[in-house]
Amino acid sequence: QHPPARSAGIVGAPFSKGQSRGGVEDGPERIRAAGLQRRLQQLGCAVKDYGNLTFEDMSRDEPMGLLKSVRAVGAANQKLSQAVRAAKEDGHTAVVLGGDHSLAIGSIHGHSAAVGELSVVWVDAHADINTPLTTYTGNIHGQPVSYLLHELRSKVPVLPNFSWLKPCVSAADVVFIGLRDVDPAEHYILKMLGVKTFSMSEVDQLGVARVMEETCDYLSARGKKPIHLSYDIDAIDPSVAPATGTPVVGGLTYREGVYITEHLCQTGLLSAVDLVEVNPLRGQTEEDVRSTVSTAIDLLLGCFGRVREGNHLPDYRLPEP
Ligand SMILES: N[C@H]1CN[C@H](C(=O)O)[C@@H]1CCC[B-](O)(O)O
Ligand SMILES: [Mn+2]
Ligand SMILES: [Mn+2]
Ligand SMILES: [Mn+2]
Repeated sequence: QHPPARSAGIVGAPFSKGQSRGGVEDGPERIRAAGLQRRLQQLGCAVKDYGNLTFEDMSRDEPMGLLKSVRAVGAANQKLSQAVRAAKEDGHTAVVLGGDHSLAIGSIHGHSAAVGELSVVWVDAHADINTPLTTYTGNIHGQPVSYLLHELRSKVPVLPNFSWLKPCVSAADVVFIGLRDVDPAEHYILKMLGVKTFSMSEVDQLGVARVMEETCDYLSARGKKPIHLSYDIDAIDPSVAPATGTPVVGGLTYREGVYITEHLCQTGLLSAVDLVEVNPLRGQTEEDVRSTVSTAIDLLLGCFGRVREGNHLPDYRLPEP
């Protein structure tokens, strides 16, 4: 049968201030340059590219305790929230190209502003759930989940340029896949809140098909809410996707990574996707960058109906002699 008409609204977010390594702001352009729009259109997906957001330089953005670039991160995510909300209200599945993972704050907030309650599938080597008071790096790309959860509201202090943000996700509506580098404070929080997690141990134990079956059963038991997939490219093993800021050995294979997006696509509930932390400067060779960017594109195509058995457009007809 033929897939339903899909439409992607691409928002480029060339932002790096949620962490300390330059280069991740080039992620959006590298992904576009590798042909994301054309590949989506070949699947029969409509595409509207909203271009890249511009993030003005913050003149004074002194650290607050350990926290770095708080004002820049707050302002960037406020803009991103508005852009994602607009893309959703235009009827698209939002596609946020990062940029670092602090962008999930604005992406998920804007998505929720458009659709209300949603569930989050967070694919990442990391839980990104440090609070501003448990972080030991001060990098906000390690904290976005704590800014979004109702249950952690009392653990996040008032921060400049964040007055626009209200928590919009319940801990029970979050599923993590790919965890293998979780800080003690993060682990404490995950256990305290009873968050559903499939670390790489569970991926090994159950296999990715069972992980996805359990993920979808878990989420649908709580009502069929729109799904926000926040995909950190560092979930994929560094042998496949090395050009990223915080690589961790023992990651998802290319096949497991793509299976996750194929499976979520077929739920029909996928409503927004972040593809973040592609950092071309972190590749040792051009092949490293190419492999990372190519994997990012294939993950996104899986979200929009690409399957490995092949695809053909509904109106395809064999040529006649
Ligand atoms: N080593 C991790 C675990 N905690 C650290 C932190 O809080 O700074 C690193 C965050 C990675 C963020 B990323 O997942 O968005 O890449
Ligand atoms: Mn057919
Ligand atoms: Mn990560
Ligand atoms: Mn992350």
